[in-house]
Formats: sequence, C-alpha cells, structure tokens
Amino acid sequence: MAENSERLRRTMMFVPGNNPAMVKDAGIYGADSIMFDLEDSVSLAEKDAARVLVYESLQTQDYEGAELVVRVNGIDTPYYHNDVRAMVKAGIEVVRLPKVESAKMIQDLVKDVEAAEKEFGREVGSTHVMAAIESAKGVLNAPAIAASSDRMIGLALSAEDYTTDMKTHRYPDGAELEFARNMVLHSARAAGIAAFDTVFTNMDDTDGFYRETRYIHQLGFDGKSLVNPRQIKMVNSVYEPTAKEIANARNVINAIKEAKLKGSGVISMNGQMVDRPVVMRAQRVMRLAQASHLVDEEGNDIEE
Ligand SMILES: CC(=O)SCCNC(=O)CCNC(=O)[C@H](O)C(C)(C)COP(=O)(O)OP(=O)(O)OC[C@H]1O[C@@H](n2cnc3c(N)ncnc32)[C@H](O)[C@@H]1OP(=O)(O)O
Ligand SMILES: O=C([O-])CC(=O)C(=O)O
Ligand SMILES: [Mg+2]
Repeated sequence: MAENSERLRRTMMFVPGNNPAMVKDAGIYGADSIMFDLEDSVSLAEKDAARVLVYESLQTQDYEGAELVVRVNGIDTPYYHNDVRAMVKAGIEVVRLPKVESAKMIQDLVKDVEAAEKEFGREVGSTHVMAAIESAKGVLNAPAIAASSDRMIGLALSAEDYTTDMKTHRYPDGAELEFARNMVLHSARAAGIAAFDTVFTNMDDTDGFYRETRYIHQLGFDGKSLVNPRQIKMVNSVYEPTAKEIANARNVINAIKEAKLKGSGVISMNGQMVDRPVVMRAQRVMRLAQASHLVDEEGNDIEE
C-alpha cells in the first residue's frame, strides 16, 4: 500500500467502454489513470459488448504505464458479477464501484474480487478497489467506506448523481458540493487513501474548469475524474509546482538530510522550522515536479 498511497493520480479519465476507438487510443493522452467505464456511459443494450471490448483491449493494448481502472456496474445490477469476474481475469489494477453507500458494499466487492482472483489464478490481494460516493447516504458513511478494506486506494465524489440525490444541480460556485467535498476528502485522508474530485462536464467552459480545479487542488484533493483528454493538460498545469516551490522543496530535502547526519529530525531553515510534515510536503512537490518533467529522478532541474 505504501507505494500505492504515494502514486500520483492527478487525472483519472473516464473512457466509455463501448467505444472501440476511445478504448484503443486511451493511452496516448498521458492520463495518470485510465478508467474504462462499463456503467453510465454504456447503454443497457451494449453492456456485454463493452465488457468484451475492454477485456480484449486489456490483453492487447499498451496503455503506456497508466494505472488501469474499471468502473463496473453497481453491485445491485445484473451486470456487476460478470464485470468483476472479467476485469479481474484481465488483470485490472483497480475496480471502482459506483454508488457506494456503505462499508458493506465494499466488503462484498472485495469478497467477489478475491473469489475471482482465486478462480483465474491471479495473486490474491493484487486487485485494488475504490468507491464512488454519489448520494447523501454515501457522504454520511464516507469515513467507514474509506476505512472498509486494505484494498481501498481512494474515494471519488460523483457530483452528477449526488446533486440529483440532493434535489439540486451544479452551480458555478460549487457551494452545493462543499459539505460532500470536505467529507470525502477528510474520510480519505483519515484512512490514508486518495481523494478524487468529480467530473466537470461542460467542455467549452475552460475558465470554469480551471477555477474548479484550482479550488479542489487548494483543498487537497489528489486529482479529478475527467471526461475528456483536453482536460488532462489543464489539471496537470494546476498541479505543476512553480520554480520557487521546487527550489524550496529541494532546500528542505537537502537540509533535513544534513540534519539527520547530525542526528537531528528538526532544523531551522531561513528562520522557518523544518520537520517531518514540511519534508513530506517537499517530497510531494518533487514527485509532482518529476511528473511534470521539470526535474529528474535525483531532483535535478531538467533543462528545456
Ligand atoms: C456522470 C458520469 O457518469 S460521467 C462518466 C461517463 N461519461 C463518459 O465516460 C464520457 C466520456 N467522454 C466522452 O465520451 C467525450 O469526451 C464527449 C462525448 C464528452 C465529447 O466527445 P468529443 O466531442 O468527440 O470530444 P473531442 O472532440 O474533444 O475528442 C477529441 C479526441 O479525443 C477522443 N476522446 C474524447 N473523449 C475521450 C475519452 N473520454 N476517452 C478517450 N478518448 C476520448 C475522441 O475520440 C477524439 O479522438 P480523435 O481525435 O482521434 O477523433
Ligand atoms: O464519478 C463522477 O464524477 C461521474 C459520476 O458518475 C457522477 O458524477 O455521478
Ligand atoms: Mg454517477
């Protein structure tokens, strides 16, 4: 889990599972996580065809190192069991369960995932899971859902269904999502897993998209669920550290290395105390800088 909890997941892009061209090319856009969708972007008539398409593409396509996620159909649908079996058989890394309202739903998913791992000879425990929170009940149970299994890598807020459940809709200022965003984020952080903000569906409103992304970045979300490849660069630019932030992070990491050599875990740098949380923030800045190709693996600047 340690490697997994540190993995960068700024962008988790939905790819409709019934669209052969989109499924085939999904790896070329540079999303941190590609999320094949078998649920709401696929009509009932195409559920089986989509599952077969995604299964076959997972065997044959190169997704360029992106994390591979599938959104299966809801646990109370007739498609769910076949989705889970086929995706585990294909070696999917993460199963995202939609419309999660209780810890038990995740525990039931984990039992089904484990049965499929045994059935298809996959290593038991190798498939991770995550929960999409899409209702008032899900939000209120988010702390228990986040802590429901060692396999959990994250919680996602799904605002389209959530605002419907709340008898509202989405507004530009996002006030209707304030409570849910904070619940999802705090529940995820308390359980040590990732938090993903919801999709933004108006592709033409780039100003609105930037505003929302800056806001959720400020709150502390790991990233966002996306519906379109054009949104990837925009999210990455918001998460990209500035030259000043990188220089500061590098100084912090070097200073704490020196302090440790002298047997101390805390030092003062330019009048500011540097201790464990400051070092952890600095390490995250360096991981983000590396993902933005601004520094190499040693943390040195990459010249343009
Ligand atoms: C509430 C919910 O449940 S949201 C989650 C479910 N919804 C989805 O999964 C929808 C995913 N998104 C899409 O289907 C599309 O982006 C749409 C319908 C919103 C817009 O489609 P378009 O107008 O074709 O987008 P656009 O013109 O930007 O596409 C540019 C290229 O990116 C591809 N593309 C667009 N969206 C995606 C995607 N989500 N995944 C992979 N490829 C995509 C297009 O096929 C196109 O490829 P091409 O240049 O080779 O022809
Ligand atoms: O997970 C998401 O952001 C998309 C979704 O299903 C919703 O908003 O209801
Ligand atoms: Mg939904």
